[in-house]
Amino acid sequence: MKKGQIYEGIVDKIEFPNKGILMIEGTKVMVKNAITGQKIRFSVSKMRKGKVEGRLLEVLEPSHLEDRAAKCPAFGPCGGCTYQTMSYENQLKMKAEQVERLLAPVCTEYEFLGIQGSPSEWEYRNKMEFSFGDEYKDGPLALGLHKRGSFHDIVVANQCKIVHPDYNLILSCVLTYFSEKGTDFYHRLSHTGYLRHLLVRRAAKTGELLISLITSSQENLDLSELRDRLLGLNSDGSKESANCLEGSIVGILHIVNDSLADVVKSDETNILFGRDFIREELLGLSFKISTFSFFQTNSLGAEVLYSVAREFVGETKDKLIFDLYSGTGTIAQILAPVAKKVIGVEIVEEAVEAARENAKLNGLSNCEFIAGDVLKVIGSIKDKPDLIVLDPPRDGIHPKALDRIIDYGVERLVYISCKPTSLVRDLVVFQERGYRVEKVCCVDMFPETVHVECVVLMSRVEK
Ligand SMILES: C[S@@+](CC[C@H](N)C(=O)[O-])C[C@H]1O[C@@H](n2cnc3c(N)ncnc32)[C@H](O)[C@@H]1O
Repeated sequence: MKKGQIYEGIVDKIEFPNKGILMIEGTKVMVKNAITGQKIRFSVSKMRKGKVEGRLLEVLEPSHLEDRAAKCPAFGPCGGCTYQTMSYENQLKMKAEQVERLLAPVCTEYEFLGIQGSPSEWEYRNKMEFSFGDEYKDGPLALGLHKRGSFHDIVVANQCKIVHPDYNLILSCVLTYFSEKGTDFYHRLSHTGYLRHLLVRRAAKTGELLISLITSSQENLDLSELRDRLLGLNSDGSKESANCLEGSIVGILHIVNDSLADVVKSDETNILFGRDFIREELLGLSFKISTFSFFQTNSLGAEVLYSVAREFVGETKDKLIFDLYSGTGTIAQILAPVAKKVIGVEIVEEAVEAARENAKLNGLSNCEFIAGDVLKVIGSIKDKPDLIVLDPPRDGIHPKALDRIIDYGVERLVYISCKPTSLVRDLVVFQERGYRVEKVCCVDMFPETVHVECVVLMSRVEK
C-alpha cells in the first residue's frame, strides 16, 4: 500500500468513536465516518508504524444498517451528526457493541446492562454554539456549524434537527439581520472582523431561552435593533405560531471576546435584555444555568444518566459522598437528600458558585462545594468519604489524582464517563489497585452523533 492510492472495500465494523475498519490485502485500514457494511472508496492518507488510515472519498453502496433517509438537509457536509441514516435502534446497538468491545480486553466477569436511549431522539440539545463565517472562501455570511473536517467553512444550520425549532428561528433572525447590515465575521487567521459566535441555551422543562452574541471589540455597533427583532419572535399569542418561538427569551447578552483562540469566552458581558441565566429542572430539582457553566447538554438524557448513577450508588444513608468533577453540582444535589453529606469538587469557580446557589435554591444544607483541581484539593479535605462518584472530563482522570482517589479505599465507586477510551485506560488502574468492575450501563445522551456515556460501578475487593 502507498499513500495516495485508491481502494474499494466493505467496512467490517466501527470502532469508537467513528473509525470504520476494513481489511485490505490483509492490512487493517481505518477510515473515519464509514459505517459497518458500507462499500466505500477511499484514498490512503497516512501510513505510520504499521497503522494505515484512509480518507473516505465515496460511499459506493449503503450499509444494511442505513435503513432510513437523513432528516436534516445539511447531513453529510455538517460536522455535527454522523448516524442520521441509521435507525435509532441500530445506533444504540452499535454504541453498546463499541463499548463492550473496548471493555472486553480489560474487564471480565462484569455485568453489562446494555444501553439506555435518550428519551428524545431529536431536538434534545439544551445548548448550541454556532459559528459565524462563510460556506466557502469569500462567500456570503454564514452562521452554523463547522463543515466536517474543515477549520474554516461553515454550514448554515437553520434546519438542525437535534435542537428545538426555536434555535432555527433565532439563528435565521440573527443571520438575516447581520447579512442585511453587511457586518463582517471574525476571520480566525487574520484576527480581523466582528461576529464570532452565537450561543443559545434552551431549557427543556421550562422553555426559557438565553441568547448570547459573541463578537470581537473591533466595531461598536448598536445592537438594540437586533434585540428588538429577537424579542419580536416571542409569541404574544396573536401571531402565526410557525414564526414565533415556542419557548420564551429570558435574556439576550452581548459578549465581547478578543481571545486569539477559537473559544467562546467573555472579556466583557453586556445584558441587552432580561437576565443572564435560564432555569432548568432535573429530577424534581431546579438549576440556574448561566452562559458558560457546564450543564449536561441533553436535559432529559441527563435524568436517565443520573438515575442510573443513583441506582449504582445504592444505599447512602449516613454516608459521606464525594462528587468529584462536580460541575454545577447536579449529582451532589440529587444524592444529598438521601445522604449524610456530599462534598463536590470542581475546577471552574463560576460552576462552583452556581452549585452553591442551586443547592440553596433547592433547600439542601448538606452539600459543600470546593473550587479547585481534584488532584490538589482531595488531599486537603479532612473528612474521609464512604463513597465516591466521579464524572471527569473527556480525557479521564489525571494519573496522580487517580492514585489519591484509590488511596481513600472506599468500598464503592461510581465512574461516569463521556469517553469510553479514557474510561478503559482508568479502569485498568482501578483493577490493578484492588477494585472490581461490577456493572456497566451505557446511556446515549447524543443521538445521531458518535458520543456515548458510560456509568460504571466498582467495588473494592482487596483491603
Ligand atoms: C463531564 S463534566 C461533569 C459535571 C457534572 N458532574 C455534571 O454532570 O454536570 C466534568 C467537569 O469536570 C471539571 N473539571 C475538569 N478538570 C478538572 C479538575 N482537574 N479538577 C476538578 N474539576 C475538573 C469540568 O470543569 C467539568 O465541570
